Amino acid sequence: MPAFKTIDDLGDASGKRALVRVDLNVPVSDGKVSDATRIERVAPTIRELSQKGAKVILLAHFGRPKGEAVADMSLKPIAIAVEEVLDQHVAFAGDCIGTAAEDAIAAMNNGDILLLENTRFHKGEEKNTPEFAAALAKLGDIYVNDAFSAAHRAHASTEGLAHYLPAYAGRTMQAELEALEKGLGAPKRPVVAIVGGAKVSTKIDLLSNLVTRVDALVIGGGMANTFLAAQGIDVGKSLCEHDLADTARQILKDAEAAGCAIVLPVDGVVAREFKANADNETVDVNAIPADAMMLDVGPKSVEKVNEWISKGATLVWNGPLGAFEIPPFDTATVSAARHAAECTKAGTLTSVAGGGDTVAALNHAGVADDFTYVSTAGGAFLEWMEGKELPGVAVLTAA
Ligand SMILES: Nc1ncnc2c1ncn2[C@@H]1O[C@H](COP(=O)(O)OP(=O)(O)O)[C@@H](O)[C@H]1O
Ligand SMILES: O=C(OP(=O)(O)O)[C@H](O)COP(=O)(O)O
Repeated sequence: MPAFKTIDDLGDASGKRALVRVDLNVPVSDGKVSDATRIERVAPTIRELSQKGAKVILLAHFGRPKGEAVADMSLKPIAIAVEEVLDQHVAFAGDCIGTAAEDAIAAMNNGDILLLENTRFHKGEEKNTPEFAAALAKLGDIYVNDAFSAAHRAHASTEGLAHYLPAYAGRTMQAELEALEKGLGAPKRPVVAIVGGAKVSTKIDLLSNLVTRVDALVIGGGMANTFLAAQGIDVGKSLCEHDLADTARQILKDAEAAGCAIVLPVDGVVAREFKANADNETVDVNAIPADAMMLDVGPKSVEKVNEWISKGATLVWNGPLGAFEIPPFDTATVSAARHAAECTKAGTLTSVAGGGDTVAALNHAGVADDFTYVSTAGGAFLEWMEGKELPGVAVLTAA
């Protein structure tokens, strides 16, 4: 476990302005939060600081607005969901720096909670510029990082701030690291990893290291389409990052060299529209129609995935196998999740899964409580698994 200061080291927090980095990058459907797990996980830190009389100022990102204020990536609707989870009023400020933030903070009483607008609306956040970090730091007396799931990003609010203010780990940051160490510190082999989802470009690079640490890598979701395309398969209009073909081919070579089995889909469920109950058909991956998208892996592929889950002693999973939010494209993810839950309950598998959407998928399958551990983190958890230093954790350790 890294040695860092925690809320226990805060001393008297009464009246202190606490800048608390949380991960509110939660799944949203029709403008409403569809899975509040990430909010529930940071609630203890927020409550504890509020009860200690701190002015709790929440910093968070939502989506990838690339340094511009984008209306549908505002955190304003999320403030309502945070309020519901906490059962306590949460004020909102329309900017995370400058007058809007300063005025809202000036109006706070001890114990109040305020959420500031999306930090990624400013270019300085992802670039981690000293100017932006200083503009944030000006708003607080102390910095608490409870966003383990964003700790793989060296951004101003996840890393830079710790250079300006006394820095502490929040309760979830502590708990995640403890739980991952306990579940995966010395994983029992064979270790099977499942990586799916949509964030192909930000996750593909870590696969080359992951294949040296696991015995089998099951690839699903948009990630699988990218690997299939790299092998010359026509994936039609599927979510696919064609420019990553060379990277994908290199990972396949790295896996072979490391003796890691790669499990790619052999069939898929395709549709022409990305919507619930869209007309769909199951096809071999070599027969994906040019005008269709593969939105889920097919039944033969799920059978293979479940065989690997049965063979595994440890399972690490980030990223759903398909577009699980829209039935029937949730079928493979639900089947694999339920099978992993059964193996865990039978005592043959240690199962650790993480990621904003992966947690939502496990909840959708009704099995989140049956996994050994469910992390709020996806990319951060995989990087931790690789043995990489997470900038958001390292800076707390240094502090
Ligand atoms: N074949 C697919 N086509 C399009 N989207 C997909 C596909 N498979 C998975 N997805 C999408 O991937 C998203 C989750 O990916 P990601 O953000 O990487 O996972 P996590 O949040 O768990 O880390 C979901 O919204 C899901 O709909
Ligand atoms: O949702 C997140 O990560 P995840 O999809 O890996 O679980 C985090 O909020 C990080 O978001 P980012 O991948 O846009 O930096």
